[in-house]
Amino acid sequence: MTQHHVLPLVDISKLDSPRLEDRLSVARELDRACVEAGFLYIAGAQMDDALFRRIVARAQAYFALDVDTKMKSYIGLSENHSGYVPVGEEQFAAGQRDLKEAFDVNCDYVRSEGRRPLLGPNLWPEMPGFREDVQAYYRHVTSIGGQLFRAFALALGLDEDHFQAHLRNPPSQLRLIHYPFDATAEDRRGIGAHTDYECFTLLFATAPGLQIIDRQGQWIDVPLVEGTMIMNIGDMMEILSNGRYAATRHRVKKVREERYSFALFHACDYDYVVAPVVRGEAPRYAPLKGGEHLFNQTAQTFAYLKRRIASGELVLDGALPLDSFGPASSAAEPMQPSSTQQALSEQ
Ligand SMILES: O=C(O)CCC(=O)C(=O)O
Ligand SMILES: [Fe+2]
Repeated sequence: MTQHHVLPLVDISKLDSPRLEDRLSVARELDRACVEAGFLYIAGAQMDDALFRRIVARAQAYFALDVDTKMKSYIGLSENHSGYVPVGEEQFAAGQRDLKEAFDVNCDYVRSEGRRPLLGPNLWPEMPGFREDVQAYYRHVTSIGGQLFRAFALALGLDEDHFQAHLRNPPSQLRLIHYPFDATAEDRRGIGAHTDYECFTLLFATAPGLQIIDRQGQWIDVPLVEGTMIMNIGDMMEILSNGRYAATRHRVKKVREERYSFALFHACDYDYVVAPVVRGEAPRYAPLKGGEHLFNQTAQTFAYLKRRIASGELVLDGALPLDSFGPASSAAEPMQPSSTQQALSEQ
């Protein structure tokens, strides 16, 4: 049964069931929640609480290092867009500085053939145990994501394993995010409004702060619900579903408590052409190569990539504006910064 909090809650335990009827029942609930909100809570026996606790401890220890040490694994030094993201590196709107630092982990692709901008070896800090635990979390949440891809295939009327052939080395990224404590920062932004670029995101957070724009164009708080992850639709699933599911805009409001969050963005393989897969409907979206979309959007928000574009070292092909996806009501996000945001960006 779908339970209703601020968002629908779907229990995905039965995606593990050998009975197709059980898996279909979850797929139907997932479909309803994604049509209704594009954001939902998921609960399930699959989730390994011990791993969740370990990743929090690892993130706390990592972000407590001094900036010079963290900058040794600066994301701009990596081959695959992985590593440390200092405060201010990522900007969703000109002049607006997010109050967060992150550690990004990408698909650890060590082979040399078939390299793409986001596929290469990960950059890791020298911290015993960090890499092992972060990789364990990555594998764990990726396996839950694999079950969800199957559920989406069922929900969209496709063969259950429709996406599996396109999930070999996807540039799915895990972000460990730290929103530092600042007692005076109640109304400051933690992260600017955006949609996620991939198919869907699975997020685990240690404190509230996430806000989403609802279908009426209002920003609403998403409280934490014990034992759940938050899931949201990204740009690529909006395309795949031909707009049935919309990529919902969200942002993080700075709360007084220190906050850690762990977002795993589930993509298909870099070269997979993302196009509407729903049968019997005229396509409402132009196809795009998933990895290119991801890289193009990333390059528009990361300072080190913007510098390469400015110097002519990097040339983007077919990049869409950052606000290309989401329901029409997301236009309610002010294009001009609100007075609070203006004040923040001037600080
Ligand atoms: O920290 C959060 O709750 C959300 C982070 C997020 O939206 C993102 O990194 O795309
Ligand atoms: Fe996001």
